Amino acid sequence: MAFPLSCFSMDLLWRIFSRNRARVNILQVTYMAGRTMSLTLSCPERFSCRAGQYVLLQCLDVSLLEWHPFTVVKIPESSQSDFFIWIRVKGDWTEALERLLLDRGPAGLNVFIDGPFSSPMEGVADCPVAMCVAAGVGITPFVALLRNMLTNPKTHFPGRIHLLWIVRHEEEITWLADLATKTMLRLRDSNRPDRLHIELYVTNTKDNSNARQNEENIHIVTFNEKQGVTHMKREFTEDEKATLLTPNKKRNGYVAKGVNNEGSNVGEYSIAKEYPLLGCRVRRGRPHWDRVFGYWVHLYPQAHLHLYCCGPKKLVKLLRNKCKYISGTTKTKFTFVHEGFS
Ligand SMILES: NC(=O)C1=CN([C@@H]2O[C@H](COP(=O)(O)OP(=O)(O)OC[C@H]3O[C@@H](n4cnc5c(N)ncnc54)[C@H](OP(=O)(O)O)[C@@H]3O)[C@@H](O)[C@H]2O)C=CC1
Repeated sequence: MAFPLSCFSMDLLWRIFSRNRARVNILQVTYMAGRTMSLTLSCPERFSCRAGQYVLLQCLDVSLLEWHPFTVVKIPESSQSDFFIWIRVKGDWTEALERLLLDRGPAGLNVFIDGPFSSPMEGVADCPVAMCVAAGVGITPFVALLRNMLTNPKTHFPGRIHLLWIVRHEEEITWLADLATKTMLRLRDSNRPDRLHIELYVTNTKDNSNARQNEENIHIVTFNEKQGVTHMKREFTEDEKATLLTPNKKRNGYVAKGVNNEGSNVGEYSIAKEYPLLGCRVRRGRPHWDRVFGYWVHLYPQAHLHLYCCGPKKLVKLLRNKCKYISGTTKTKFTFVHEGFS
């Protein structure tokens, strides 16, 4: 007991004294779709950061002890003195921060940052080919990479990025729509359109997926005086079976009318109207992973690929297992890399 406790205390002391803690100002707050905020923060002195790195953020007005990690989505260039982080409002700390920002305004808060810190996601920048899978706000480590591609369309590394992004609501794609469209056009104008492959998946609301799950497992319990309680499983009609087996087509028909957390009707917004270049890359439902991996194996039959993943734990576990399985059964080898802040 004494040994682990002293290790913990030494680690804590080391962290306190080696910290690069600095006070920063919140220069701007932008509210994005899906209850997510983009904070523009002033850079502390000698702050330099690479794509994929993250900082720890403390707001003394919310908590004196808590530090939370956020990936730097826009890294400061030599002439700039600010950087961006994106915060999805989910949980006590982020909700309290959102409330204080609305009540007091950004200037009224005492904010500190520590870092930047290295992250396994930095490896994407050195890959000849990188598979990047992001879910929701897990897109953050890849945003700075896109910016790098936009400013340096002809660099050799990263050579090519396959970016697959899963969001619940189509509006969330707007976080990245401008940047992604500009990057694709810039790469095209530089004769390197092959460097960026984007696939977008919109899964719609939880309410609907629950409803869908319930419909997939209908159990009927009846009470009969002679036999007591009987339990029956309802059989699907042929039409229902077809619907469940074609997730990207017919299922859409009955997932369209949910309500998102901002109260607007899901399915009304269409990214294709504003950003046609992205609109044609949108699919409905969760990715069909066998198809996705099958395509990658087909493209790179004997390669050693890196799959970078940022998203919920269940997705991370699923993809780690898929990488192991595919590496064991085909000539394409996958190394799985992930980063998760919970
Ligand atoms: N730098 C980093 O590494 C960062 C990582 N994160 C991590 O990213 C995660 C994302 O959070 P948040 O934005 O709230 O995500 P959401 O809960 O909004 O989920 C995003 C999307 O992922 C889909 N999804 C979830 N599980 C699976 C699965 N097993 N297979 C396929 N799709 C799946 C969801 O689909 P459905 O609607 O069907 O559930 C949804 O469309 C957090 O867990 C956080 O830890 C966040 C920020 C930065």
